[in-house]
Amino acid sequence: MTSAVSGNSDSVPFAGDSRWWAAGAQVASVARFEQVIDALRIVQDRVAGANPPESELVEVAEKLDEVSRALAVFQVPETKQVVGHLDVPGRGQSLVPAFHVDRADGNSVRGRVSFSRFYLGGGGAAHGGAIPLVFDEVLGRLANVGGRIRSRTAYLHVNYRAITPLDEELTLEARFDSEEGRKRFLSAELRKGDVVLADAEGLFVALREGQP
Ligand SMILES: CCCCC/C=C\C/C=C\C/C=C\C/C=C\CCCC(=O)SCCNC(=O)CCNC(=O)[C@H](O)C(C)(C)COP(=O)(O)OP(=O)(O)OC[C@H]1O[C@@H](n2cnc3c(N)ncnc32)[C@H](O)[C@@H]1OP(=O)(O)O
Repeated sequence: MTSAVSGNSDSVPFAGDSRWWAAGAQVASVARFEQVIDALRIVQDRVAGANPPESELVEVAEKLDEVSRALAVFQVPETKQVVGHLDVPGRGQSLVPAFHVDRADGNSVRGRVSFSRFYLGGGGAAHGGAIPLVFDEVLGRLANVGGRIRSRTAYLHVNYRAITPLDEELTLEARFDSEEGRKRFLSAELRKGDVVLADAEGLFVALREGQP
């Protein structure tokens, strides 16, 4: 039996409108899909951190090849895509570290995120591009919740205040600051305890009818 990808959105605070462009998407099992994404995230981490002998590399490459061949026949257009549209932390996609919501309303959100080995930049710090990914994800969702017309990021300004460590639970707080016509101004901070690691300001512009 299949179900709509966002079927449990009412029970998920800050579910966002991740169903916009996948309104017709059905998934065989949300739990199984989540299991696949969790496994994929672990593979990303293990590959990033591994240095195995050649024999092992050959075997791993073959296994990964087998997985991609298995999925090749089930490719669907964007309107039916499941990844990015599930009402689970991280929306079922492995590009962005999963954001776990603790508190949310239409104007603010607070939650937790951690950067695993896959997101290593260097010297034990998260990659400087991984941090804006999380800000864009959280601010982008907040900009669009509550039945607002969907918007796109026009700019995202990030200040790196201190290095962001891997494998630690960090908090992220974001708010919808103001609105001027189609322009929405939002801001956020990423913290470890009381220490601000990075902060961001973003402009999100509401899309006109038919605008991609
Ligand atoms: C989320 C959006 C949709 C994507 C959804 C996709 C799938 C859905 C699935 C899941 C969604 C769930 C969660 C979402 C999670 C993350 C979403 C993150 C969102 C993104 O990651 S999305 C990708 C990156 N994003 C782009 O790909 C934008 C490319 N770009 C454009 O599409 C246009 O550029 C646009 C639309 C931004 C504006 O274009 P436009 O023609 O509609 O409007 P215009 O230019 O007239 O600007 C109107 C007023 O904004 C001012 N303004 C504009 N840009 C400015 C700037 N940079 N600095 C200062 N002011 C600026 C003007 O000065 C004017 O101001 P004023 O009215 O006062 O004169």
